[in-house]
Amino acid sequence: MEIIDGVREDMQARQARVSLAELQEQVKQVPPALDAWAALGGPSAERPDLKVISEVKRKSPSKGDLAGISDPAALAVLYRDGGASIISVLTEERRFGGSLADLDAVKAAVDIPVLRKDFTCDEYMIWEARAHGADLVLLIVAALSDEELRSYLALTHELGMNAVVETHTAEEIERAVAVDAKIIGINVRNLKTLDVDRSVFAALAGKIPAGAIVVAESGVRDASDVTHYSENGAHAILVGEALVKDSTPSERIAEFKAAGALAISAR
Ligand SMILES: O=C(O)c1ccccc1NCC(=O)[C@H](O)[C@H](O)COP(=O)(O)O
Repeated sequence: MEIIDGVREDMQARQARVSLAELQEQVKQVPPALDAWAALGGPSAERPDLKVISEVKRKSPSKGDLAGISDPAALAVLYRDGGASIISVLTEERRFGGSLADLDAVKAAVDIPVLRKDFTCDEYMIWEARAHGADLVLLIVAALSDEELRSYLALTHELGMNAVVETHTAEEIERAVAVDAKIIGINVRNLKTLDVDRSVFAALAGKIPAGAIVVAESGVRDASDVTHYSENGAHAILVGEALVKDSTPSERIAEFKAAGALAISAR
C-alpha cells in the first residue's frame, strides 16, 4: 500500500534510538490506559448520543497544509471542553506533520482517552504508543495481514488499550469481525485514491454486528454530514479537518453532538 511507504523505515530509525526492550521498561512506569470502549458508550444497547473523536491534524496527503497547531495540548483542551470523547493525535511525520511529542503534550493536557493515529505496521509501534501514554491505537485492515491484525489487536488488549480497527470495504469489515474487533471504523476516504465518498458509510455500516461500536471516519464538513452518518448507524464520528480549520472548535463539536443526538432520536 503506497500510502504507508516510509512508515517502517521511520519506525526503524526510532527503534535505533529506543529499543523495544527500553520501551517495554518505560511502559511499566506509565499509568494504566483509560477505557476508550467505555468512553464511546461501552456495551450500552441504547447509545442515545453521538460520540466525537476529535483529531489533531496539521496537514494531510489529500489537502496539504490544514492548520499550524503550535499548541496541540491547548487544541485538545478545547476539544474536550466541547464534549469530545476521545482525542486523536496523528503522530505520522512525513504526511501529516505529527509526532510523538504531540501525543505526549495532548496526553498530559486532557483526562479523556487519547488515540495514537498512525499507520501501525509493527508491534513496536503499539509498545511505543503505550509508552507515550496512548489509550488506543489505529489498526488499518487494508495494511495488515489477518495474522498481523489478530496479533496486534491481542497485544493492544494485553497492554490494556483498545484499537479502532479501520475498514473501507465489506471484505475488510468481515476481516475485522473475524478478529472480534469491538471498535470498527469505516473510513469513507479511499486510502489508494484519497477520494472521499460519504455513501460508503451508509452502504457498509449495517454489516457491522450489534455490540460493536461503529465509527464514521473522515469527510465531516458540517452538521448535515453528521446527520447522514448518525441516521445510518454511526455511534461515533472521527473529525479532523473541519475542527482544525474552525476558529471555535468547542462550539463545532457541541453542534455536531446535537445534530447526532437529533438524528439518533429519530432513528
Ligand atoms: O486525510 C488524508 O488525506 C489521509 C490520506 C491517506 C490516509 C489517511 C488520511 N487521513 C487519516 C484519517 O483517517 C483522517 O485524518 C480522519 O478520518 C479525519 O478525516 P477528516 O475529518 O476528513 O480530516
